[in-house]
Amino acid sequence: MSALPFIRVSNIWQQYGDQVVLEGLSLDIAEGEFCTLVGASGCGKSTFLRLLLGQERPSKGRILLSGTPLADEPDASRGVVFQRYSVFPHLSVLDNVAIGLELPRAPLLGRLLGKAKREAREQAAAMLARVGLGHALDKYPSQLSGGMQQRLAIAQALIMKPRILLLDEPFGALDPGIRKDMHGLLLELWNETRLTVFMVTHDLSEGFSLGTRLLVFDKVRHDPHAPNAFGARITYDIPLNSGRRAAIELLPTHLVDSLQADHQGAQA
Ligand SMILES: Nc1ncnc2c1ncn2[C@@H]1O[C@H](COP(=O)(O)OP(=O)(O)OP(=O)(O)O)[C@@H](O)[C@H]1O
Repeated sequence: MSALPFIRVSNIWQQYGDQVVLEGLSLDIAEGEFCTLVGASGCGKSTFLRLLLGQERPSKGRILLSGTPLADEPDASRGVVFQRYSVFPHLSVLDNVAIGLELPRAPLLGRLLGKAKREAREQAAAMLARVGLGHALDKYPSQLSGGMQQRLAIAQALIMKPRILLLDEPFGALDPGIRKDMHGLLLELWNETRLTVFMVTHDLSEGFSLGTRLLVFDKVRHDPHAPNAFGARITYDIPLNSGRRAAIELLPTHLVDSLQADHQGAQA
């Protein structure tokens, strides 16, 4: 019998009331893959991330992590970064990262004391230096640029040493130059940690250039009399080795055009 994959998504359906959002998603993901997720706005990409995070349970089907059903609640094996509002505004940069180490170890007091506290803060400071925020430990998120806030959010997720990193349009609100810097940082961190990454993006070229695998979400069945009756499926699952990255021409023109129009709409 062959070994189970790191993640197995097995015939997932997700429905809210009478609205089917995802239908019949099945895929196997090896540890260390970097999956980029693209698709029209509202087709269920963030929903899929929430299912992987364990924030929601699918209406049907199941997700196995190393052969075991996903825990009902998010846990430290999965880190998450959103487009905005991932960090705590009332905590300093250092505390934003240190708190992840402190809370689980001191659930009653909420804070560690003495040596344990010093060690947690040293680890947090080292992680912040790694993402380029070593000079900003005492600042508050409102004093940081958008790019710096996303560096902080990434540090906050990585300090917990997750095996899976979920990124929901993490660079969607950033200027192109800053996005490029963030791409470089993310690829460096991924190379160092060999995390399994799932990243939603509206930017098709970002999806092609960062990922090792591009997943396209699309609704293939439509009923004009019942617009909610059908959900999205994964219609393309394209492996992107280094030679095939940026190979947008593999996709049909109408799909590229509609995704790019969506991306431009989102940026306007
Ligand atoms: N908790 C919920 N209850 C009801 N409907 C929901 C819920 N979560 C998502 N939806 C609906 O599911 C659909 C898919 O939403 P989702 O945010 O996953 O799409 P998306 O592809 O990530 O969109 P975008 O690219 O615009 O971020 C939307 O119609 C949304 O309104």
